[in-house]
Amino acid sequence: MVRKLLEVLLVNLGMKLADPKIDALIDKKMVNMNFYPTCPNPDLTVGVGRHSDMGTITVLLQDGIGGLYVKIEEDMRFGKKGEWVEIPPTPGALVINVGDMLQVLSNKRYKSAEHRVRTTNTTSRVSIPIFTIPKLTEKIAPLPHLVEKDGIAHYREFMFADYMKNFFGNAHEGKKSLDFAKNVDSS
Ligand SMILES: O=C(O)CCC(=O)C(=O)O
Ligand SMILES: [Fe+2]
Repeated sequence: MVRKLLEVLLVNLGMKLADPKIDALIDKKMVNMNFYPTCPNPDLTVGVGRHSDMGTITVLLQDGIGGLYVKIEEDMRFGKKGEWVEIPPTPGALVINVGDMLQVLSNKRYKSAEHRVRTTNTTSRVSIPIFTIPKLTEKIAPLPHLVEKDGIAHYREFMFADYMKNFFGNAHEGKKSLDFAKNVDSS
């Protein structure tokens, strides 16, 4: 399923289905195991602080408890003010997150999803997101034909292992993780 989704997203960016890069982008799976105990005062606790996932795509099986919020980025062209929206808890549904690598490859056409998790005072919760990540030695950069079209590369080239090291070496603060790859010329 992850391969199908990525193929659609990457072919939509002009990549060829036979491109070996697609295999390199879905090289590995990683999982987190999160346990959110019941908290008497959820407003005073952080479940998972705001962050975006570092890989290409994340799959997260939903339960009926809820607590996952996604940030709608401000975009005044479409009258959208930045706000946090709770993903409605639908048991058995899959939430798919776009990760930082898709934002880089697409030269900002796809936006990685900033999200956070709050606890509840009624039920504890376990979540096990599955992250798909590129090969550690894979060189990641905006796709060259998109850079040509846009006249700017919003991100520099880096090795995925270095991105990952930086991601886990720093406290998460929203989408700051992408600063590691930001091109100095990009706004
Ligand atoms: O618990 C959740 O719903 C999401 C957890 C998460 O965002 C993560 O582990 O990266
Ligand atoms: Fe996450």
